[in-house]
Amino acid sequence: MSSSTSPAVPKHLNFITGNKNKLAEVQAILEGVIELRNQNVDLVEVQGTVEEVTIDKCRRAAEAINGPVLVEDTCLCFKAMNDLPGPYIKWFMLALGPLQMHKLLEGFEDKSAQAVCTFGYSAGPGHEPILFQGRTDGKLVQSRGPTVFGWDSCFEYEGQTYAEMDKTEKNKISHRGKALDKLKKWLASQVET
Ligand SMILES: O=c1[nH]c(=O)c2ncn([C@@H]3O[C@H](COP(=O)(O)OP(=O)(O)OP(=O)(O)O)[C@@H](O)[C@H]3O)c2[nH]1
Ligand SMILES: [Mg+2]
Repeated sequence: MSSSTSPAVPKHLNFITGNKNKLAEVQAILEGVIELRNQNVDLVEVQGTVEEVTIDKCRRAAEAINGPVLVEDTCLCFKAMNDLPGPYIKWFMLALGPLQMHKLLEGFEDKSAQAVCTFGYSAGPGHEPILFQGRTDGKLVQSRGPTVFGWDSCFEYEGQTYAEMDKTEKNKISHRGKALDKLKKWLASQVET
């Protein structure tokens, strides 16, 4: 889901996020690819589809720092709930925490969940954001492993929760890793042309 409407070739990426765990993963995945800088700006997040949320977040970030930005929004979608909580997972995390999250699907047989990561890059205010999305299918389980990062301990992929995997392993198959693969390809194509 990327287009090439932006004219600028970034020399570094200014990742606007207040989430230290996200930042650490993005840094690890983009190590040696492009310089990553970070600013923590508290951005308003609107309601809508993940694409709408990310596009709006990206526009607000570009306005806030008056320059090129990278933002990211993460969703956790439950099939039994027609993809909710989706972009609103943060509020469920804050209310329930990782130890109670599995209770959300207690009344449902279908525990399937999809982690969705959408990056938005804008060359600056007025430049349309370009999106890069990655999705990983798994299921919602009772918390297993360290509860360091969000819902990592209750999202199971092929028998292991994200929290039980080592970071390199998670980054290879994760929603974030897949989205950043697309971003890396786009960056490479920008340099070549
Ligand atoms: O277990 C997890 N593994 C992940 O890989 C992951 N990525 C994000 N999250 C959590 O899901 C919500 C997304 O909300 P979100 O995208 O708006 O993030 P945020 O508000 O924390 O940061 P940002 O918006 O400043 O970038 C927040 O609760 C994040 O902690 C994750 N949890
Ligand atoms: Mg947020």
